[in-house]
Amino acid sequence: MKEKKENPIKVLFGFAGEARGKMPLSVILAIIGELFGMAPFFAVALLANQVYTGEATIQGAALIAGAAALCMILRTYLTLKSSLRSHGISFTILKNIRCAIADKMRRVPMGVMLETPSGTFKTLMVDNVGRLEDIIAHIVPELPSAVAAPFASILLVFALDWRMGLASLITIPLSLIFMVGMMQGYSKKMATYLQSGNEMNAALVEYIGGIQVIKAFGQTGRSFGRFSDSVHFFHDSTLAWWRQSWFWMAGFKAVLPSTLLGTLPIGGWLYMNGTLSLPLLLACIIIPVGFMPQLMKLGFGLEQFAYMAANLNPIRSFLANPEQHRPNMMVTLGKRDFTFDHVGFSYDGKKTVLHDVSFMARPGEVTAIVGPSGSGKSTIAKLMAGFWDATSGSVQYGGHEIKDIPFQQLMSEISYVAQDNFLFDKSIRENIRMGNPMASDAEVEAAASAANCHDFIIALENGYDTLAGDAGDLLSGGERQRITIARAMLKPASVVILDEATAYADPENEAEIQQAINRLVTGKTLIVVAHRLSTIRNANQILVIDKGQLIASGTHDRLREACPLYETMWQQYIGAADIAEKEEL
Ligand SMILES: Nc1ncnc2c1ncn2[C@@H]1O[C@H](COP(=O)(O)OP(=O)(O)OP(=O)(O)O)[C@@H](O)[C@H]1O
Repeated sequence: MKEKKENPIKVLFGFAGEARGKMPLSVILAIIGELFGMAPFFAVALLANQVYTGEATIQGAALIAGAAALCMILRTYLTLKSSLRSHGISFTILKNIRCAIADKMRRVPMGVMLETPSGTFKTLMVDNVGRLEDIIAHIVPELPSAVAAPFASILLVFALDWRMGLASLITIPLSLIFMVGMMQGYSKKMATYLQSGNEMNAALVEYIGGIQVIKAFGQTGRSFGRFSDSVHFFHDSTLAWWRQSWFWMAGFKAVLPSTLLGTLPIGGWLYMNGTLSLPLLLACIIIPVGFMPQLMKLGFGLEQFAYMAANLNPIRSFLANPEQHRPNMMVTLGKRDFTFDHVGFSYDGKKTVLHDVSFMARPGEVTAIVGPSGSGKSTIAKLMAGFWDATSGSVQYGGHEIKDIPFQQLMSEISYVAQDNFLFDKSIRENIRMGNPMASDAEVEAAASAANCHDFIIALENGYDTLAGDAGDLLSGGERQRITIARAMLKPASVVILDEATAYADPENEAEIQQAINRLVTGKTLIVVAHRLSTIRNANQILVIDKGQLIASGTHDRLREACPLYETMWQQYIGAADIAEKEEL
C-alpha cells in the first residue's frame, strides 16, 4: 500500500461531507473571542495610566471595569459558540470516517477481511478515529486564535514602544530551544507509544482468552509471556520518552510565559534613562503577561498535530486497500468446473506467490493440492473461493471469470472450510446452522452426527446451546474442525473447498475427520488443500505446487513415478504415520 505524504488536516477535512466549509466560522468566532479575552489586561494598563496621570475617577474606573467584564462575557459566549460548532463538525467527520471504513470493509477483497484480526478493526474504528475528536473540536479552532490574540497584543506593544515590543519577545527564542529538545524524534516516539499500546491490547485479549488453560495447568504460558513483555515494553518506552522530554518540557513551560524576564530589566533601564514614561512602562509590562499563555497553547497544538497524523495513518492505510468489484446481476453458469489460465498472484503487489498456474478441476471429482509449506496451496483455494482476484491470467468457474460472478452467487455454489476452523461467538447450533439458515434443529443435529461431532457436543453442559466462545477452550482443534465440516455439510453447495488443518494429525482425530469428509463430499466437487496425503490417495487429480508453481499433476500412482518431490513427500508422510502409530502403541 503506497502512502502519499499529504497534509493530515487536508486529509481530515476531506471527510467533512455535509460539514464542509463550516470550520472557518468556528475559527473566526474563536479568534474574536480570544481578542475580547485580552480586554482585562488593556483595562489594567489603562487604569494604571489614569492613576499615574491623575485622571482616574471612581466612575471612570467602574466604566473600564464594566467594559472589561462585558468583553469577558462576550469572550465566553463566542468561545462557546465556536466550540459548539467545532464539536458538531468533529462528530460529522468522525461519523464520515467510520462510515468510510465500514464501506471499505464491504469493498476490499474478502481475503483482507478474513485475514485481519477483528481487534484491528476495533482499534481502527473506535480508538484511532475517537482520538481525532479533540483535535478537530479544540485544536483546529483554538490554534489560530492562540496565534491571533498574542499577535494583536504584540503589535500593540510595538506601537506603544518598539524597544519594549522586542523585550516582550525575548522568551520566544529561549523557549524554542526547549521546544526543539522536546520534539526530538517526536513522531517516532508517538508511533512507538501508539503501537505498543495496541500490542498491549492484543496481548491482553490473547491472555484472557487462554486464562482457563493457565489456571488449570498452573503455568504462566506463552500468552502471559507476550502480555508481560508488551506491558514492560509499554512501561519502558513511555518512561524513556518521559525521561528524555521532562527537562525540555518543564523548561518550555517555565520560560515562555515569563515575559517579565525581558520587559522588567529593559523597561526599568529605559525608564531610568528617561526614554520611557511610567504609564508606557506599566502597559508594556502588563499586556505581554496576558498573551504568552496563549502562545503556550500553540506548542501544545503542534504536539497534537503529530498525534493526529499518527492516528490518521492506519486509517488512511486501510482506506488505500485496493477494492474488489463484483457485478450484481446473476450469471448463467455452465458446467461447474474451475479453470486456472496462466494465473499469477501477489498479495501485496511486491512478492509474487503464484506464477503462471494453469489447470482444470472437473465437476464431481476430487482435486487435491499438495506441496511444501508456504508454496501457495491455500492461496489457490482462496482464489477459487473469490476471496482474492488473480493479479494476472484468469480464474473461471462455470465458464465465467470469477470476478464476473456476483459474490453471493459464487458463495451459494461453494462451501469453504477454512484451515483455522473459524467459529462465531454464537451457540454451536447456530454455528452449524449458518451453513443453511433454513435448516431445522433435526437437520443441524443430523449434520453434526455425520461430521462425527454429535457425541462431544451433547457431552457439553449446555449441549448444542453452548456458546462457541465459552466452549473454545473445551474443544480440541480437531473438534472445532469437525463443527465447521458439519456447517459445510448443511450448505446445499455443489463445490466443497477444504483447506485442511495441519495441526490435528493424531490418528484418532484424522480418522474421525476423514470419515466426516467422505460423508461431506458425496456427489460434490471437492477441492482439498491436503496436508495428510492419506486423504488424497484416491483423488482424481493431484496438483503439486512448489514455490508458487504447478510442477506436476496427475494421480497418486503416476506422480509417485513422475514427480520426485511428490515421492519424497509421500515417503516422509509414510515415515511420520509409522512413528505416530508406534507412539500410540
Ligand atoms: N494475507 C497474506 N498477505 C501476504 N502474504 C501472504 C498472505 N497469505 C499468505 N501469504 C504468503 O503467500 C505465500 C503462500 O502462502 P499459502 O498460505 O498459500 O501457502 P501454503 O502452501 O498453503 O502454506 P501452508 O501449507 O503452510 O498452509 C507464503 O509465502 C505466505 O507467507
